[in-house]
Amino acid sequence: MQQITKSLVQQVIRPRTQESHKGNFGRVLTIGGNQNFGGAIIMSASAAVYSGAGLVTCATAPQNFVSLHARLPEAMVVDYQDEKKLAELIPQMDVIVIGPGLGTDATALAVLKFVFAQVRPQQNLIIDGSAITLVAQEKLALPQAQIIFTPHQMEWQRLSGIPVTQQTPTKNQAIQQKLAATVIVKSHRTEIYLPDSTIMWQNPVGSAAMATGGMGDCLTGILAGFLAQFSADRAQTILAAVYTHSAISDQLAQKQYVTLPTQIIAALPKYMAEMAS
Ligand SMILES: NC(=O)C1=CN([C@@H]2O[C@H](COP(=O)(O)OP(=O)(O)OC[C@H]3O[C@@H](n4cnc5c(N)ncnc54)[C@H](OP(=O)(O)O)[C@@H]3O)[C@@H](O)[C@H]2O)[C@@H](O)CC1
Ligand SMILES: Nc1ncnc2c1ncn2[C@@H]1O[C@H](COP(=O)(O)OP(=O)(O)O)[C@@H](O)[C@H]1O
Ligand SMILES: [Mg+2]
Repeated sequence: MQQITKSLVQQVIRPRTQESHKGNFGRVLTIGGNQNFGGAIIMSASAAVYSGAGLVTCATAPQNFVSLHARLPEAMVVDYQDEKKLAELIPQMDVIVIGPGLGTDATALAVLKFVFAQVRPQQNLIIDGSAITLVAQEKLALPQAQIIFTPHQMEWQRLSGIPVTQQTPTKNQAIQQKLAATVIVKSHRTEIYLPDSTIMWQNPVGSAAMATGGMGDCLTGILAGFLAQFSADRAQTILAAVYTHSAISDQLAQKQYVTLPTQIIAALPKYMAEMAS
C-alpha cells in the first residue's frame, strides 16, 4: 500500500494565474441535507467554497435555505425536489456531490434516482453518506459518470457486502473493481482505490481529533473543490484532497483536543496557500 505524501499535494495545489476568473475554477453542486441533517450539506458546500471551487450551488430541503444563506452567502441554493431546476443545473456542473445528510426516506430515494438519471458521463459524481446506504439497500444501478464513493467502514460493509472486520485491501479492491469507480474507504487510516490502477493508497495523516460528526461531509466538499479547479491528474487530485483534510486537522490538533469540521473548513485557504508557495 502506497502512502500519500505532502509533496504530491504540493504538485496539485498550484498558484493561480492572475488573469483567471471564477469560471476557471469549476462549478459544484452539493445535494443533500433533509430537514434533520441540514448541517451536513452546509458543511459539504462550505468545504467546496473554502477549498476554492469557482461557483457552488446547494440543492437541499427548503428548511435549510435560511441557515445556508446565513452561514455561506457565497453559495446559491435550490430545492432538491425541484426537478425542473435540477435538470437545468446538472448539465452545467463539473462536480456533483450527493448524500451528506440526504437521509434514506422516499424523498431521498427520489432525489437520488433523479440525479442518477440526469448525470453525464464526463461529470464527477461523489456519492457519500445516505446515498451510499440507498445504493446498497435499493441495489441501484450506477449511472455512467466519474464516480467516487466515500464510505466509512459501515457504509462500505453495506455497499460491498464485506463485514467491517474482514475489510482487507485485497477484498476491498476486488469489489471496487466490480464497481468500476473510485472508492475511498474512510477510517483511522483511510484507503483509496482508484479505477485503472492496481496501486492502493493509504492516507498517513489524521487522528482521533477528527472523530466527530460532519467530518466526512467536510471531506466531500474538499474533494469537490479540488476536482473542480485543479488540472493535475485526476487520481493525484483525489489523493491530495484526502491528505489535505487530515493534514489540516493535524495542524490544528497540535493545540486542540478535537478539530471540528467547520474549523478545518476555515483553515483551508491558509493551508492551500502554504502548499502552493
Ligand atoms: N450535522 C449533520 O447534519 C450530520 C449528518 N450526518 C449524516 O447522517 C447520515 C447518516 O450517517 P451516519 O454515518 O451518521 O450513520 P450510518 O450510516 O448509520 O453509520 C453509522 C453506523 O456505522 C457504524 N460504523 C462502523 N464503522 C464506522 C466508522 N468507521 N465510521 C463511522 N461509523 C461506523 C456505527 O457504529 P457505532 O457508532 O454504533 O459504533 C453506526 O452503527 C449521513 O447522510 C450523514 O451525512 C452525519 O454526517 C453526522 C452529522
Ligand atoms: N480516529 C481517526 N483517525 C483519523 N481519521 C479519522 C478518525 N475518525 C474519523 N476520521 C475521519 O473523519 C471522517 C469521518 O467520516 P464520516 O464517518 O463519514 O463522518 P460524518 O458522516 O459524520 O461526516 C473520515 O474522513 C475519517 O477518515
Ligand atoms: Mg459520512
